[in-house]
Amino acid sequence: MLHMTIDELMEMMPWIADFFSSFAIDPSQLGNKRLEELGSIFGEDYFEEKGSDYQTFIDGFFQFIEQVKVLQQGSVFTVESLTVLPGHNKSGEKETFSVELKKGKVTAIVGPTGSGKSRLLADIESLAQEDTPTKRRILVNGRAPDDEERFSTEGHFIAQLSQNMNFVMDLSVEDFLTLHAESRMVDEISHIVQKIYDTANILAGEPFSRETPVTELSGGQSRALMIADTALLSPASVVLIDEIENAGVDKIKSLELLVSNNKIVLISTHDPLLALSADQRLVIKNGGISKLLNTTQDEKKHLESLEKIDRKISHLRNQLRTGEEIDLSDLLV
Ligand SMILES: Nc1ncnc2c1ncn2[C@@H]1O[C@H](COP(=O)(O)OP(=O)(O)OP(=O)(O)O)[C@@H](O)[C@H]1O
Repeated sequence: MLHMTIDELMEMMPWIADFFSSFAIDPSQLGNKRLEELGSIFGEDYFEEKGSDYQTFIDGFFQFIEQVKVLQQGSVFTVESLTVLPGHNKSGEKETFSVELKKGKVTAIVGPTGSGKSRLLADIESLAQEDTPTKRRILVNGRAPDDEERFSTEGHFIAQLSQNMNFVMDLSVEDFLTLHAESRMVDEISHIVQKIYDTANILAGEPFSRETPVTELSGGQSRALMIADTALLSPASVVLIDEIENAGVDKIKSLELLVSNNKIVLISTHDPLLALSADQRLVIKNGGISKLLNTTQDEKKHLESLEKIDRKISHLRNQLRTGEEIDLSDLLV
């Protein structure tokens, strides 16, 4: 690392700027200078003035890196399980059973329009403690979270991809991703920014550039960006997804990307393909959880045919969108 230039080090670990500033050094002025040259560039007097010496500066630099690395690893709080304790449905009747959601499982939430699917996601997102219309309680790893865990935004372990993603900041896609990557103190920022951008463009129907202001992205593009960002940069161990099928993004690729063995994923959906891609499904009726069904082997067996039908429907949708004539003989399964 001593032989690396300040630019190279900053590219890998932009947060080292904080260390330099504690010695009143501006790394952007040092560009192609190597770390090992800083002693001769500033001279011993400079470090003495700061109540230190060059060797202490270098030792401190490496210690700082070590400490940040420990913080980066330690900041990811893992959720092994979430428990939804019974509340009541819209008619005030008590839900009859509690549901435990385990790490590595994908759960679909199904039910008619207006039945309460988004409400359940919102209960989980807010870690409800009988203070929402359903009066449900959510336990994390078997215990009720304290107020700090509920209301602190620092290290929040739940990511929610809601139906409407509205950006309020007027930043370009690139600046938005860079800012997020910096706040996550990740290494190799430009690499991860590129990866998220490329992935979002694969998921979105319409490509967009890195310079596009996030406020100008279409609904589908915004969601594609947030899906890629959540999958590749978020440390969240619980991912809540509200009706991804209406988002104008590649829903199956999105789900594959978001699902990982060490996360709890909940997806509210009306889409049979998404619902059967999950390990289990919660059925919501009149605001209450009425059933928990495991996806059967038989249902899984038919997933492939369902995917074929779905691809054909998507193809038809694209043909319609682009004003082509429709040849329905192509759609016969
Ligand atoms: N148990 C409940 N008690 C009281 N109100 C409830 C309950 N469950 C849901 N609601 C309310 O019912 C309304 C509709 O619920 P919600 O938006 O969650 O439905 P949804 O299933 O997500 O609908 P859609 O499929 O159209 O997105 C909301 O105002 C929600 O707060």
